[in-house]
Amino acid sequence: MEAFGTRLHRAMAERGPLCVGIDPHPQLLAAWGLPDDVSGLERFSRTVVDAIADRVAAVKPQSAFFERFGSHGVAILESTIRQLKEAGALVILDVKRGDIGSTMAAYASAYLEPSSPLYVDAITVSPFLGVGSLAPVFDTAHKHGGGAFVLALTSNPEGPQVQHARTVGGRTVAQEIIDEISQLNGGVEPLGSIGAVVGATIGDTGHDLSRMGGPFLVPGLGAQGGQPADLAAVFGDRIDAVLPSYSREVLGSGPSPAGLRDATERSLDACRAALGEHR
Ligand SMILES: O=C(O)c1cc(=O)[nH]c(=O)n1[C@@H]1O[C@H](COP(=O)(O)O)[C@@H](O)[C@H]1O
Repeated sequence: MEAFGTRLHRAMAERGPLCVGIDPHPQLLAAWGLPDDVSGLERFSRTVVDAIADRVAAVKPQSAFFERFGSHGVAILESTIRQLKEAGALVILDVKRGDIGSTMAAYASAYLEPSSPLYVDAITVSPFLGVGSLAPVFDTAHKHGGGAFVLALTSNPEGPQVQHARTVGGRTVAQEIIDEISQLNGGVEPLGSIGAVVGATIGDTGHDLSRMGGPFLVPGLGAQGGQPADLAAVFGDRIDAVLPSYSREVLGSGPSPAGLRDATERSLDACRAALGEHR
């Protein structure tokens, strides 16, 4: 399989810089007139896939909302992943996994081995047990053309307490994470396969993102208050590597497929306007 970074770069060029999240919140199921059960989850996911999966670069199912329903919910996640791939969208599974040794290797195999029922193009991972503990994910991604997005500067207000803390070397934890990812990407063109999660809400924190080499998954837009116009201040000359991600902002326009498509187009237009001249 071609490297994830190469495939993402091409998908963003062809379909535009946008990822839509599938986050079937109980509140959204209710707003869509669906029951808060597996049948509601299935209808919700299928509706999103049918409406937009053939027009966006990437879709990011949030595993938690499927796991909520146990094995039946995970079965819906598996079929949603299959449908997304058939529609030509890259699938980034939001699982934020982070563990050590053989356990991390098991997570890598669960999501990034082609034989797994939950095999996806990329996953989100948490580096707070040490970036090095994620090596099984990086190795498996490298072997099979997969990718990973490492949490670095997250969109939530609690993030800076840990991520802005200084290490003994004087750099922030987030900067250490970003610098380690830069080394993993090692100057691969046009885009490395190991990305970072950097929220649209963080403002200009003074972190140096210039050598990252991989893509930035950027949540926090729309429902959390971030705007595409904020991206230039956060990403500077790496704005070409930004993959903006919206969940509720788009999903709140359902259940009508036309509503979902309109919201997707609006979000994409806003991102293109903010990022366009840099692509
Ligand atoms: O890894 C993520 O995707 C993520 C990182 C982060 O810093 N902030 C963040 O909101 N997310 C996820 O992105 C989605 C945001 O959803 P909305 O706020 O509805 O667009 C949720 O699934 C979050 O779990």
